[in-house]
Amino acid sequence: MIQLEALHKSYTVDGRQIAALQGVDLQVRPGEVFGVIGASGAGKSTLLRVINLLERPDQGRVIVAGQDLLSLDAAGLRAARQRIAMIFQHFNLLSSRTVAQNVAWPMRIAGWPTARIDARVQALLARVGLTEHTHKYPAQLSGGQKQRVGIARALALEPQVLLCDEATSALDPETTRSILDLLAEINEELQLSIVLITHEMDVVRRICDRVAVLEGGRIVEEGPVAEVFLHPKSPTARRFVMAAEHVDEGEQRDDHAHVQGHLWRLTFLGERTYEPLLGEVARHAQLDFGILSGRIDRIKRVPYGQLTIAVTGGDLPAARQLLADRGVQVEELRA
Ligand SMILES: Nc1ncnc2c1ncn2[C@@H]1O[C@H](COP(=O)(O)OP(=O)(O)OP(=O)(O)O)[C@@H](O)[C@H]1O
Repeated sequence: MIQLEALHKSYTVDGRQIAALQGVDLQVRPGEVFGVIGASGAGKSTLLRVINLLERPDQGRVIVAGQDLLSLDAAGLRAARQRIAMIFQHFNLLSSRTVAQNVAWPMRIAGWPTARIDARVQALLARVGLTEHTHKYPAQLSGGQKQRVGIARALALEPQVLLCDEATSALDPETTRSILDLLAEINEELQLSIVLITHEMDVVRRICDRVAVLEGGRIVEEGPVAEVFLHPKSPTARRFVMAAEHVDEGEQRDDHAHVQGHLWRLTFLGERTYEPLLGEVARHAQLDFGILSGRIDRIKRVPYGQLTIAVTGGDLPAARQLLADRGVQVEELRA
């Protein structure tokens, strides 16, 4: 549904070329939530803004819903952009207009009749839970409420794609969760594709199906979120996961240097996460283990657990086999 091919984009600043995208290929499937994560300056905003040609690439192709956007004339591009909505970190609401007028704005521009606009505004505000704030101005709203207005406005023309530009970065953790929940619900209800950019792995973990890690204008890792989050391969992806888990790699290494035995990291995914497996493995293979760190959480709606344990004595191959038989992935951090 979104196909980006061999994208290159540079900016000229004071006569110098700054390469923001250096050959990006990406496909976003219909109905999926796709995250792009990267540090500041990695090229995330540029990549997102290329999808609706707010930024024109120097080279490459941008195909959305089968249409090659770079081949369209002005009228064709205007029509295509109605199907590609966007929400922003700082909401970008019109401060002199009420909530209802902000949401009505794209429909007015598109020339809808007033009665149709009014009905749609009401429905959209009800959907995002803002009916009682219909006649307020943006300055009278909280950050989370402002983003709900942004979402209602973005949905006005029934887009097929929703681009989210650091949409929760200005919000506190609880509000972030409620906005991400709303986006996930909307994704399911409307089956639109969502592309979001963020510098937080937690945002990716909560709502994305797949993720690409961007660094220096290139994708350095890409895959299903469970794969990238639980088994990051690139140093950049590892750094983002560690930051999300509040783990300091150096401190962890020091801690592990003090324990005896083999170090294993076990990854449980799905309902298996809650099974009382470790005791059984210890009895079966006659080994002892100590838990060094662990976390149980969810990737989108799927529970996962990751445990780092120190293992001593016993029949280690038998233990590994039993864990593998039960679908638990074992990585040996130290033999
Ligand atoms: N309009 C512009 N003019 C000149 N340089 C730009 C412009 N926009 C982006 N850049 C440069 O291009 C590179 C990529 O920027 P971009 O904003 O896409 O990264 P980002 O990953 O979104 O960063 P951030 O998270 O800080 O927003 C950076 O080096 C940036 O300075």
